Amino acid sequence: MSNQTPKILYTLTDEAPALATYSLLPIVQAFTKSAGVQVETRDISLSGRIIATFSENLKPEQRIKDDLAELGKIATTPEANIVKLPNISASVPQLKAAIKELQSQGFALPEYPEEPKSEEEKNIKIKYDKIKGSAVNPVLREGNSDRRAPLAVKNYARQHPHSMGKWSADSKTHVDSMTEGDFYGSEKSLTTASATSVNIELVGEDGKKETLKAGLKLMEGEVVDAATLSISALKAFFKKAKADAKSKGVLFSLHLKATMMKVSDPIIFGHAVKVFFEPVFEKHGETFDSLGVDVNNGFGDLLANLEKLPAEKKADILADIEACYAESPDVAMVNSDRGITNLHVPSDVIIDASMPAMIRTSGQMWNKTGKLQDTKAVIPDRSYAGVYQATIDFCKDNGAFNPATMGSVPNVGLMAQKAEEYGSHDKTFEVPFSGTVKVIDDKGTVLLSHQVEAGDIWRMCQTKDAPIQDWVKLAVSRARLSNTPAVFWLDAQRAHDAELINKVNQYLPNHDTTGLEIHIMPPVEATIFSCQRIKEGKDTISVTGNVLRDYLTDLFPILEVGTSAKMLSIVPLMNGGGLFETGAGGSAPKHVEQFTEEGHLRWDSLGEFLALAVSLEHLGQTFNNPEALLLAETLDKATGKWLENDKSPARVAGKLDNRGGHFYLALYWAEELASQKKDAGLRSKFAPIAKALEENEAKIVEEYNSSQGKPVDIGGYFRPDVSKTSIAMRPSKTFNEILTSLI
Ligand SMILES: NC(=O)C1=CN([C@@H]2O[C@H](COP(=O)(O)OP(=O)(O)OC[C@H]3O[C@@H](n4cnc5c(N)ncnc54)[C@H](OP(=O)(O)O)[C@@H]3O)[C@@H](O)[C@H]2O)C=CC1
Ligand SMILES: O=C(O)CCC(=O)C(=O)O
Ligand SMILES: [Mg+2]
Repeated sequence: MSNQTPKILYTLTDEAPALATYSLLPIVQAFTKSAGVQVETRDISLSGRIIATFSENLKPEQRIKDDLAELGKIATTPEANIVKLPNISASVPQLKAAIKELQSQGFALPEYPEEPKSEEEKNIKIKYDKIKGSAVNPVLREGNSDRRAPLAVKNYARQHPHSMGKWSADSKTHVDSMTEGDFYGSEKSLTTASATSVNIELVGEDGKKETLKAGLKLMEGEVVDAATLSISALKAFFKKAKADAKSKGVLFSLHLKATMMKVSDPIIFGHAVKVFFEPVFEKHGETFDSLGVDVNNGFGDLLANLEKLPAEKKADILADIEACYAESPDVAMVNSDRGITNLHVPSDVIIDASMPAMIRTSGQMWNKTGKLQDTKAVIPDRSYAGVYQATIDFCKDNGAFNPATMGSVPNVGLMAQKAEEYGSHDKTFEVPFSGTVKVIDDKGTVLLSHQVEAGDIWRMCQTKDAPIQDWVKLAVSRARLSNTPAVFWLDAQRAHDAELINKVNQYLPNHDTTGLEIHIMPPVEATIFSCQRIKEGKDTISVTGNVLRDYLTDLFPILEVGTSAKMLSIVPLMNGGGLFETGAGGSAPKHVEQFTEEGHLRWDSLGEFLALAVSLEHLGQTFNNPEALLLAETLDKATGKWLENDKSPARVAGKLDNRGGHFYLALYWAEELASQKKDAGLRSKFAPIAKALEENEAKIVEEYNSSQGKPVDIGGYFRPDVSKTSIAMRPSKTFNEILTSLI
């Protein structure tokens, strides 16, 4: 491998991280090139994926290759070294908006056919549905996840504690979940004794049969589980939750993951909207049907469709909506100025980020007057909801956590090869008629079965054995390396978890665990155990499945360091490569809004700095390349200095933003390279750069800051214009010239 050219593949994504890349990448490429390391880009943005998928519809000069497919293949090779920035996992409204923008830019793309009629439309929908939702991460994640706050980040948070809302024992905030009829209550699970192929069949009460999926291959030792959610129980639950929110005087807020759980959660979202606005649907249901309203895309879809009606009819419906609001509990708002509620767009409130943000803000969310208020957090399924209730209870009993003294909860997450619920969407169905869903193996044995009613959601999840073994190994190695207790968050009462506990007990003895503190605890108990320890300033590794990996790597970082953007997020790929994710959060759409309105980008690229350093280190080790190792070491030191000197972007215009922050990283990195003793060539190359940057510091910062305070046109949201964006993101002529002198 060592005779190949060392290469890092840096992903081009969406929204705020994509904007930040316009400023950061030229710096990275200039620095790495001088040390013989190549950093290439791959476009995995939502717009890029749409263009690549529909290339045959487009003019030759508009076509681009399918970079995601290429990266997916590379991720299974030992040479893989990918820096992955957050990308949009598109809900249908986002997908449609992206298509519309691309069409306006001259791309002859087909519309998204929500209700396909012809074969051609069906095929188009299948292609778009592959782009929809979380379609990037599961392809690249050929390894398990290691997410933690590096010591320098933790120390920074201790010295500069972020604001943390107070908690009082009389807060009315709580989590509300179903008590029966949910996935948790219906889950069945088994581990396959040998490789097989299964069919998923629905058999009606009258013997009618429909094959939901045929020929699904299972490997030996796979944990397979199936569960169903009763829609009648769900609707009854929403109705009760709504009435309860009203009587308790708290906000009604719904927390789902409609992007990653792209089949089940939009359906659940749609039912919530229909139950909340029940009188409106009773009266106008037929009109909505004729307009093609689909509230699985949120209440916003209904409002948008009203535009098609004559003014009088529209006013009539709007009046009924107002009347419904008047007699309902207040709904948590996403944007109270614009009247956007928590029920408007399923991708606006995503549980991993939305629940911690609420907990950090005293358990409160915004009401329609823009004031904070206690909340009923509606999380229908019980599988993981208890973690949030336990955290809320802990804050009520103990007051808010103190970022200056609290410990840390790093995570080792089982996610390789589409593990668990997050890989289930191709095996999730809205049941077309009542009957029994059966999973039948190639010998005709019924492995799992559930009674279902029309409209219920049924899903099956897979977890392969090799990823489980790798996960146990990673947990032990993290516990050893950091000398920290590790807790497997598994509930023996839950069918799937019981299978995993067997595996954990089987594979732990393969490793030297002497002297390590390793526990297995159900999630609620593990939450209390970990919260108690972080309060005392102690660290505890959470070793979890895929969903809790996602939830906890926002929850604890947001409480500990203010945002999950500051996480080190490594995916040691199972075939030896490395996937380095930047931060543990998303693509921050609010930041783009601020940038285009005020010319200030508050995106914090710390996650990118951390990911790049470990990527360079991995490359240095894999290719035995001392220059890359030196780049990694000096970048790490520069990042430490960047934190110490507090060069994170400010939240308001006129002060240092993302771009100015990148200048400081370049300055400190150049200084480290100019003063190191290991490589004289690099020392002499970077000495004049460091000097020029030092001498021009005031001028450069002034050039950056004075570019702010006015609207910026970047020629597109999902596919901004490259040259306009590059000019907007690189406004310091002095800095650009110094950088050019390096190349
Ligand atoms: N790995 C991935 O690719 C992921 C992608 N996503 C996608 O991202 C989009 C938005 O998701 P959402 O749930 O709103 O979550 P985000 O993490 O994007 O945003 C939540 C908030 O976190 C803060 N934040 C996040 N990252 C940074 C950063 N680097 N610097 C400063 N602040 C930051 C911002 O808060 P503020 O500035 O107000 O303090 C932001 O508004 C969706 O399309 C979703 O599918 C979501 C999670 C992971
Ligand atoms: O892929 C996605 O949609 C979100 C991923 C995510 O939230 C995470 O990994 O933390
Ligand atoms: Mg997440």
